[in-house]
Amino acid sequence: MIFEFDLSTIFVNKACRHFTAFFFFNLSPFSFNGLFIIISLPASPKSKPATKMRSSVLRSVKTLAKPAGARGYSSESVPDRKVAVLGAAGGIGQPLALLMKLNPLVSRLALYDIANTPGVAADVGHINTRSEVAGYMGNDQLGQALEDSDVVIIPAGVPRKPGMTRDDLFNINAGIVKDLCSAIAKYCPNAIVNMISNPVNSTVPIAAEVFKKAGTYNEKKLFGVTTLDVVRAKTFYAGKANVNVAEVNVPVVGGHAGITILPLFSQATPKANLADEDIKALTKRTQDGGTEVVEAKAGKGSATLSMAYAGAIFADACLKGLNGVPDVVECSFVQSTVTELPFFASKVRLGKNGVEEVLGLGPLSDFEQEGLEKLKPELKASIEKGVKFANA
Ligand SMILES: NC(=O)C1=CN([C@@H]2O[C@H](COP(=O)(O)OP(=O)(O)OC[C@H]3O[C@@H](n4cnc5c(N)ncnc54)[C@H](O)[C@@H]3O)[C@@H](O)[C@H]2O)C=CC1
Ligand SMILES: O=C([O-])CC(=O)C(=O)O
Repeated sequence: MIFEFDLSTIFVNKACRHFTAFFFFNLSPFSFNGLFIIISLPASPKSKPATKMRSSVLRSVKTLAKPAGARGYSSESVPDRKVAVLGAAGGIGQPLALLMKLNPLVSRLALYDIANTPGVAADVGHINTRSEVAGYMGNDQLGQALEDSDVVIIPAGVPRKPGMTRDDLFNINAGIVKDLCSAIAKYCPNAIVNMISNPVNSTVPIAAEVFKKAGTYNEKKLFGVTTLDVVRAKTFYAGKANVNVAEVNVPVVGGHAGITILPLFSQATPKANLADEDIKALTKRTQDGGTEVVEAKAGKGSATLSMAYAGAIFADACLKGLNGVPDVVECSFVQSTVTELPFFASKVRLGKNGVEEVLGLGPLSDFEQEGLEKLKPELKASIEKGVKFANA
């Protein structure tokens, strides 16, 4: 459970006449994951100082057991950060709003949509966590929603139905993204933008062109959210390799549609000697993960809950980077020189300015090298389609 404190064990170690406390924090997905502290102190029942120390430790345990916000120091020690969600009343937007409300790094949460945001904002706003929540509805309120934002997350637009490709969403979503990005350029030109709306392979280049035209483009602050591909690759790999999913890491590179999604299982950790056939099947399942959900939902949309989770993980990484947390690395579709394509998803180090470093691909297997060459023409065409649309 998010932000839940699990006090694993407190016991008196009689043999050593020491009072020992073990703490295990599991604050994932936003905070510590697996911090283990051991405190050991004299436990003689007759010693007054020891009794005092014991009650003081227990007091600290009780305090630490509360979420950061309730401990009262989060707003002083964590910088104020405003996050805006555009498309906040949608299938992704609502659970994403919930998860961002639970994130102690957020101090203001702006929920924007063309409809239904007052209800979502009232609902989420009752949750007793740090951020203030405000709902904004309709174009007239878009500027207010965006003003002062540090991070803008965009899950606005139509989702797929069975039989459609992500590119089939282009005609509707390209225009939505273009308009929203024009407003971002006007009202919060320095914000980090997390683009979720599909087709990501085209909507990110559209956003870049809109920002270039407005004179606000900062390639370090524009991200296509591909975290769901990583989330899926981790889940599927853990299942096949029979390893603890919480320990799994798998980079996913390329883009975010079909064969442009290239999981690098040769770099997956913990290592497992999977057969080539298994790697091929895992690759295909990761590439078709979105379609698997679209078909299972049978006309009622695409991935929303897993996407909200993935979007929250990525936004949290951006906020941590902004706040100066070191070594924050996530895969994302960004402006890139990793290949000859102008945009490409790979591991990215996040920092105070957004992208600190776009990391290379690392060693690829023959199968992955082949996949990389195969995806380039499709990804190139999707990027060019976005650029052309934005400049038409
Ligand atoms: N990057 C990724 O990994 C993923 C991307 N997606 C994409 O995310 C998008 C949203 O998906 P869902 O939330 O399921 O769709 P949805 O239809 O449930 O929600 C979309 C929301 O966008 C709003 N909207 C439409 N035009 C708008 C505008 N001009 N300004 C603000 N809001 C606007 C709608 O009112 C609606 O509330 C789709 O394009 C989908 O393909 C979905 C899953 C994964
Ligand atoms: O498949 C879709 O249309 C939505 C999406 O991008 C995903 O689930 O990866």
